[in-house]
Amino acid sequence: MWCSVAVRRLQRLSVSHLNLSPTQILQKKMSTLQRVYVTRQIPPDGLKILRESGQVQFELWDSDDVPIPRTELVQKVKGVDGLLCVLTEKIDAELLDAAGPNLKILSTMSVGFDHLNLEELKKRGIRVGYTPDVLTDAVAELTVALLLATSRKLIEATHEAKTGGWGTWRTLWLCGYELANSTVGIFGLGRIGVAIAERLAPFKVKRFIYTDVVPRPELASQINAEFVSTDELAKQSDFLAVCCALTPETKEICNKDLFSKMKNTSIFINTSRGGVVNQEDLYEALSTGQIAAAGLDVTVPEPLPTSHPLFTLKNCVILPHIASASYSTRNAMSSLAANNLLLGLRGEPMIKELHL
Ligand SMILES: O=C(O)C(=O)CO
Repeated sequence: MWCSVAVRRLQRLSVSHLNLSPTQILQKKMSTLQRVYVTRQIPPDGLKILRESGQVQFELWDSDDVPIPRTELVQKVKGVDGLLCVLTEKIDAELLDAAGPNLKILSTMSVGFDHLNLEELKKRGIRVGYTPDVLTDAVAELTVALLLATSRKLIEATHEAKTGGWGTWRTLWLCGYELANSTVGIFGLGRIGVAIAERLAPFKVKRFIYTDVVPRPELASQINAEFVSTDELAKQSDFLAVCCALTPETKEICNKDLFSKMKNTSIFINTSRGGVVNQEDLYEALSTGQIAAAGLDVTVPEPLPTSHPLFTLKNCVILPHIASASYSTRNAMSSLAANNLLLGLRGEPMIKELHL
């Protein structure tokens, strides 16, 4: 579906003045528009920006339910000037080769960029836009919801209530762990970690601690958090929230070693990327009572097969990667991705650009 707004504008032009037929005007104009492929039916605000820009002609994989098959994507990107993708598309050397030398701008509708081969993009001089900040509130909000659902056993509790497990009021039935007087650890302190801590502070958390490759004093001072080693984070946290990006350095960094240092009353929460966790080690830690519970919004693979052992555990709450899923945030992400793309194609600085 190539964009029709430019066509309508052309039809309004005075053809006699230009001495060209409407078809000729259209052909002339279309040849000056940059070609873009959009790999998903993104939320309406972003599509509107592209349609009304008068700058690009774009084709779209017109579904949100099924991702574009790889073979189709490889065909569709041929010769495009710009590509707007979501996090399910692997942007690697094969795809960039298929796109060819016209491709100058890649805009991903995500804050995460582990689906992009940055080295290959850099080698080809392709600029990259992404969507940080606009999703911080939604992700922090969902992280708090997941933390509470996990620590206070909400999913198990509603299941019990619905299926006849609700007998008399019992003194220790479905007891969990509370935030008041707790130590909350943040693994990877960035905008999202700060936003989570800001939301948790009113629950009377006693102390915030964090670890990262280096101390982040400016961010830490906003939430009065103390920098500690990874070992200390594991040992001291009552709630450990993973907020780091997935990189070669953080791949499966939450593993047996980390879980073995955590308290058996601790709650592990991950809303970053599934790849930072060794899921077999997590299963072991949860099933043996090494840690109390885990709440995951992200897994490997996604979707996690329904037969996965983690689904058998009462003390593991699994969500289908919905941290940024609010209407306003997803629209803001699609607008930012569209604007990044258009600015990049005009040779201007993007609103949010990954500097490679
Ligand atoms: O933007 C991202 O990276 C996501 O994971 C979607 O919220």
